[in-house]
Amino acid sequence: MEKVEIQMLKYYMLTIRFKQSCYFTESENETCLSRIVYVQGMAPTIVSSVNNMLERWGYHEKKEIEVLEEFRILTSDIISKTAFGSNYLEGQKIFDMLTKLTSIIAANDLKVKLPLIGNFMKSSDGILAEKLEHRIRESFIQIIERRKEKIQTEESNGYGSDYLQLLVNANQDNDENKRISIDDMIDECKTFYFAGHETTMSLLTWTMFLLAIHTDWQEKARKEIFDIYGDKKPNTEDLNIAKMKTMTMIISETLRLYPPVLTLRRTVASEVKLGDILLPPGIEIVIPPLVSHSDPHIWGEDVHLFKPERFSEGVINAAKNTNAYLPFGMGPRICVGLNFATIEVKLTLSMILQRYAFTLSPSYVHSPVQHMFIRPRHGAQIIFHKL
Ligand code: HEM
Repeated sequence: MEKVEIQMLKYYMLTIRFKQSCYFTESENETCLSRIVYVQGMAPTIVSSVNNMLERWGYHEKKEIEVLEEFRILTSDIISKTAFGSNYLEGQKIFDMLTKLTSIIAANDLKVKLPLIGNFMKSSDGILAEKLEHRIRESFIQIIERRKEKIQTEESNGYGSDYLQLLVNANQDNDENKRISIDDMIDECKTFYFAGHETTMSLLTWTMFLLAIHTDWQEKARKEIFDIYGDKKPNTEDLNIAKMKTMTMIISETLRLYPPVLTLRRTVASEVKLGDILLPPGIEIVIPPLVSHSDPHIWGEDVHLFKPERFSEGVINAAKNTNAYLPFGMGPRICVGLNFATIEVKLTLSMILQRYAFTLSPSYVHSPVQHMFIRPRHGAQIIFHKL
């Protein structure tokens, strides 16, 4: 098991040693497939999926759209296509099952299981979760087997570097030490889906919500996008992401106010003193990013306001303590999809801004809720005005 030194945020700025509840060692991290998040090759998929969404929206003069649901479809489409390439329709079925499983896990996250009795008496949710797990596993095995058969019967595999292909290659690696098992493959697929879909959907939704209210920032972002792409689709060969300074500030501020992941978890590896508290090895620590993201001692008295300009000199200069900003976690287990997610969000917003101005609908009710990830309970109703 790896031991990771991370700095604890908040008041006790101690360095403590955490053991991660993950089965990869430090060296395995480099080969862990979840770490291979190929962005450049995925850009055309992202642009084409966003384009499909916008085609669906049409070019109406004034139209109200509930964007949470739209972004749910979009992000699942993108993850399914990038993960399963030509098999994405099958990926989509698995995806629906994983979404149901996520809802069950979210609803039961804090429920206490009775010792002993809990092992014998399963709740209806528990039984459904087990069935879903089983069906997900079976479906993954079918997809993997079919892909393997195709590779054997066709001269060239033609699947490029979709995620499934990377997994199949690793499963068939000649080097036994690098080879991964079918169970590892299934876990990898689940993590990729689970970690990569609702988080991005949440970020997209909250950014749209904030830009719909702060139309001055919406204008600034639109100007930047027209300066970069004109009215053309983003050039997938050269995304020019580095030029999106305003967009980066807006996304950073959205992630500060509405971090999709509300808790980071670490297991204490060896006894450590944290302020006045002595932590024994083995216990789990929950770190809530929202607490440090909304601390006026760290961000100033305007901490609750949407002020993207606080990130104008980068994350390092935005807060009194950089470790207080944790939307993607920190340390060696920091989110591996960070680049993928931010590029996906930037491309999606760019293409929306090129076509529409938007404002918040009067039907919107503000009620952020934690459903695994933070999202608006009643969706986000936005009114779009064709440019
Ligand atoms: C806005 C979007 C996203 C946010 C806010 C986010 C946030 C996070 C956070 C907070 C963690 C935990 C890090 C820690 O414990 O220190 C994490 C882990 C992870 N994320 Fe993301 N994530 C996002 C998108 C994605 C995407 C698109 C993917 C994949 C395509 C992805 C894949 C992963 C994986 C595989 C892990 C586990 C890493 C490990 O345990 O080593 N994430 N993410």
